[in-house]
Amino acid sequence: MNTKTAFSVIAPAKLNLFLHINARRKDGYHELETLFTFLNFGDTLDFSLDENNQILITGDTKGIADTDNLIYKAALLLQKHTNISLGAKINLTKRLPMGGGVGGGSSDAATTLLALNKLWNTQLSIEQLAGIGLQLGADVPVFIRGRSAIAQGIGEQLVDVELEQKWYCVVHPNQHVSTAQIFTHPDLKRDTPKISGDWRAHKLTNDCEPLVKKLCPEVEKTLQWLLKYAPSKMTGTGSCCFVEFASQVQAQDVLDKLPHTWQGFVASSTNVSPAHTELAAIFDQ
Ligand SMILES: C[C@@](CO)(OP(=O)(O)O)[C@H](O)COP(=O)(O)OP(=O)(O)OC[C@H]1O[C@@H](n2ccc(N)nc2=O)[C@H](O)[C@@H]1O
Ligand SMILES: Nc1ncnc2c1ncn2[C@@H]1O[C@H](COP(=O)(O)OP(=O)(O)O)[C@@H](O)[C@H]1O
Repeated sequence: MNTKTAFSVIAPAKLNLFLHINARRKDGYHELETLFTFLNFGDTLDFSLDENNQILITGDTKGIADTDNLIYKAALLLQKHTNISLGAKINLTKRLPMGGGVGGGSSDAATTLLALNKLWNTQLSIEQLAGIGLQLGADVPVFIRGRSAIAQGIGEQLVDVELEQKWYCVVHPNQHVSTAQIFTHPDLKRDTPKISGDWRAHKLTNDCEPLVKKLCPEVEKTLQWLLKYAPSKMTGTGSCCFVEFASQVQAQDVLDKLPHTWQGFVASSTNVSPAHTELAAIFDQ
C-alpha cells in the first residue's frame, strides 16, 4: 500500500460545451442536458495528514468562511460518512475565478473527496464519493467521475463521451454570476426539448447565455470581442466565455490580444480529469 502523507493535486476547470434547460422541477432545481469537459488548468490543493481529526484550510480562501468553504464541507462529510478520526491540512492556491462557470468550488470539493479518500485510505468507491459530492452541489459528481460526459437530470446522471482534444482561450470578464440568481430568474429559457438521437446532430446552445448577456453587459461585450476570432460561447451560468481552436498557438494569439480589463487563460481539454491522472500517478504506481 502507498502511504503518502503529503501531496498536491489539481482541481481542474470544466467547460459546459452546451447547456440546455429542459424543465423546472417542483424542488426548484432544473432538468438539464449539458456536455462537460475538463481543462488542464485549475486550482492546486496541497494535502497533508493530521493525526488529530482537525481540518485546517489555508491559502487563497478569498474571504470564504471555513465553514462555508466547499473544501472544508467535503472533508467533514467524508469524515462523518466513514467515521474516521484522522484530519488534514489543506492549502488552496486559487486560479479559477469564483462564480465564473468553470466549476472551481465544485472541483475543489471533488478533489478534496478524491484525495482524502486516498490520504485516509477510506476506500470508498467513485459511486459512493459521487453520492457524497452531490450533497455539496449538482456539479460535483462529474468532477468525481472525472470523464467528459453528457449530463442529464440536475447534472448528476452522466454518460461518458470521447471528445477530440482542443485548445481553449477562456476569458473572465471580471463579473461574478450567481448560479442561484440565474436559475431563479423569471426570464430564464427553461423549455428546450430533450435531445433525441445523436447530440452532435443538434443545434447546441447555452440557454443561460441570453439572460446573462442581458443582466451583465460585460459578458455580452466579451462574447462579441471573442467572435472576431472564432464562435464564442459562455460556460455554465457564466461569467466566463470561451473560444475553441485546434492548436495552442491560435488560442494563445487571442489571449495575447485580450483587453487589460479582462483576465483569461489558455488550456487544452482532456477526457480524463487531470485530478484523476495526478492521483493515479501518486498512489497507483
Ligand atoms: C448549471 C451549472 C452547469 O455546470 O452551472 P455553473 O454553476 O457551473 O455555472 C451547474 O450544474 C450548477 O452546479 P452547482 O454550482 O454545483 O449547483 P448547486 O450548488 O447544486 O446549485 C446552485 C443553484 O443552482 C440551482 N440549480 C442547480 C443545478 C440545476 N440543475 N438546477 C438548478 O436550479 C439550484 O437550485 C441552486 O439555487
Ligand atoms: N473552495 C471554494 N472555491 C470557490 N468557491 C467556493 C468555494 N467554497 C465555497 N465557494 C462558494 O461557491 C460559489 C460558486 O463558486 P464557483 O464554483 O467558483 O462558481 P461556478 O459554479 O460559477 O463555477 C462561490 O461564489 C463561493 O461563494
